[in-house]
Amino acid sequence: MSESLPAPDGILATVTDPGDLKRLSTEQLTLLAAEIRDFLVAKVSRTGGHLGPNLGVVETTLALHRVFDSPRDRILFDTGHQAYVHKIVTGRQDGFDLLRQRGGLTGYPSRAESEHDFIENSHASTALSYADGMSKAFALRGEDRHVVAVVGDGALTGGMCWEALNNIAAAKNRLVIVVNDNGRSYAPTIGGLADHLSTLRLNPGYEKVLDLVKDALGSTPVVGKPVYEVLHAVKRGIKDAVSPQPMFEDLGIKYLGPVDGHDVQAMESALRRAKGFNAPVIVHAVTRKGYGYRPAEQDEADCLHSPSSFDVETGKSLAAAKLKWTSVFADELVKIADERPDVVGITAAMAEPTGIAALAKKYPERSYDVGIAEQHAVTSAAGLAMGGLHPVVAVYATFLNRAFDQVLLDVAMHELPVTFVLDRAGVTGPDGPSHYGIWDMSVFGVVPGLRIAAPRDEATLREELREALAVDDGPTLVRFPTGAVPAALPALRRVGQVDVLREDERKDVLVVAIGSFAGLGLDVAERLAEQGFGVTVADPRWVRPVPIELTGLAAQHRLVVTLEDGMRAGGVGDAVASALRDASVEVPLRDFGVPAGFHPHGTRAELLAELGLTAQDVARDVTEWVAKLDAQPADAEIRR
Ligand SMILES: Cc1ncc(C[n+]2csc(CCOP(=O)(O)OP(=O)(O)O)c2C)c(N)n1
Ligand SMILES: CC(=O)[C@@H](O)[C@H](O)COP(=O)(O)O
Ligand SMILES: [Mg+2]
Repeated sequence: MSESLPAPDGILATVTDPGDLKRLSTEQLTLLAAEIRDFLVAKVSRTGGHLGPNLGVVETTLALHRVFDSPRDRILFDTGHQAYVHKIVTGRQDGFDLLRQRGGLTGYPSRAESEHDFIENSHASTALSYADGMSKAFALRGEDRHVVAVVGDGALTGGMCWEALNNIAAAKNRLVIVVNDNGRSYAPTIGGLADHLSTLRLNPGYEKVLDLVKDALGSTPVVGKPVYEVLHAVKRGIKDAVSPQPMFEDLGIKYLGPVDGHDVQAMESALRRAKGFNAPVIVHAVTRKGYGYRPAEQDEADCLHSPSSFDVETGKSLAAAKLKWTSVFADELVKIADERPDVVGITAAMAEPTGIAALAKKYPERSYDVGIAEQHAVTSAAGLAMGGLHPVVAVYATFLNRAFDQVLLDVAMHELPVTFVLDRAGVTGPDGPSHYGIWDMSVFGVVPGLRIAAPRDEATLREELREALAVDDGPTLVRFPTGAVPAALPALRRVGQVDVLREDERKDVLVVAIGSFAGLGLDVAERLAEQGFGVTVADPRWVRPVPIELTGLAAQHRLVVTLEDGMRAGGVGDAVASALRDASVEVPLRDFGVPAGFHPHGTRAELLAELGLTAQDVARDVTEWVAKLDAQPADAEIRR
């Protein structure tokens, strides 16, 4: 291909492997970066996905793949939501039409997709720990290969990063850390680290001044000792003069930067220098989230961090506006906060996505963004509660997993009034296995004293949130799924705290429908009724501990079926079965839930169908189960 002119159908079409990047000229790289941006906007505008983060790492990713030899050298992405460019240059351009869709590319690195991919977990702040381990392994095995970790400034607010940095500094292994500093998580990154990075960022002259001095001194091919010492002394002087002492060097990790992360040559130069160090080194890349696409650059909320499909011209979402669970939560939380000055909110760098932003807008002094630091969020909430407040910790369900110990021993053991609000609970879908919110009712169901509510619609979310905030002798947890709230599902009557949604004078089957599966329970009931069964549908509302009234209702029926949008193992179905045994209520029970596993990405509906969690599947299974029970001798041991 001509060095000077792009190929007729562009340069991007000629890039199928990182090696193709190494032959490109500076001009061609500039053209390629523009093509990649056009590609990202065009594709993600149709599929949805992490547009802002990936627009911000185009040049950095190109430089990484020109300097290092992936996959022999390992390039790791923290959180992984900014790995689209990496996928584009490692032979996966064709997969973007089905990005985050069933059978298509995942939105994160995937070992099944490519030998260039390693970390599949989309939870932030893990890459440096992987990198620490890998660099130790390569050192121990005597393997001459590099480990590079790309970490966002937001991810750096996560505690694991600092645990890793401490060990990386101690190990002194060869390791390149690229801090992708765009100054944001969703919103501007908070905290002392963010301030330190912005201080460094505001001294971009450091590298440029250094280059000027080097030019002035003339870079002899072999720098003799005197020249080197002069140059080094000058460099120290420059660093001290133009750039505050980066704390990383105090940690024992070399620091290079700040570097313009949108200048491929500057990044390549810094990365080549970093590659030459036989020790850990940080390359501080200064980038802009959404760079090169004005609607993203100008999006004050989150630089189009993870939009659904959108209009390319305007950046405006094409998704139909629906009332979402998050909006209902946010609205009710502010109403409660109006009445309760002791109620405060905590977010882990996700104020907008969790709804805490609404509280922060009206009561900024009662809203805390702790960064991507869920463990700290929970124990800080314990401190807030010990100080006489009632904190609401709002996170996505999957992210609370990493704070289990804090929930168990810092909050529950102290019987503190903390309310956890888990958004995206249950089967989510496009973000793949590490974003599924299926674990909470099983994992946190074992926490002594923790009460768990699963609302089924807008009214019960508002009601159960208020009930949770009224509890002052222990923690509470309210969980709801992603997306739009369903139509109202009113109760016929309430038995204690259990809502009866449907009933029949013939009491053949009791369907216990948990939270977002209430609608499914009603649909199953209709199908069973068509086959002549008398079906009651009950929503316990508070699912842990199991309401005593549920055992009473069960005792009136021949069979019990439980439905939950959560892991079956150790879930509410198991808890109900245990409660029936404890109450000596010998009624056969069949529990339906999500099988334990790392389930693939796709739409929520697709995955529920694949898991057999549709009205048709459940009704059929129940019918077959009843037939088996009826075929058993009357004295057969009751089976589930
Ligand atoms: C443990 C955890 N908490 C929250 C999130 C949600 N999340 C995904 S990306 C992101 C912001 C990441 O910011 P940064 O690391 O700076 O990357 P950028 O998007 O700026 O490139 C957050 C909070 C997550 N993935 N993992
Ligand atoms: C990478 C990450 O964790 C978030 O950006 C997440 O993908 C957002 O999910 P929602 O799109 O459901 O808000
Ligand atoms: Mg960032």
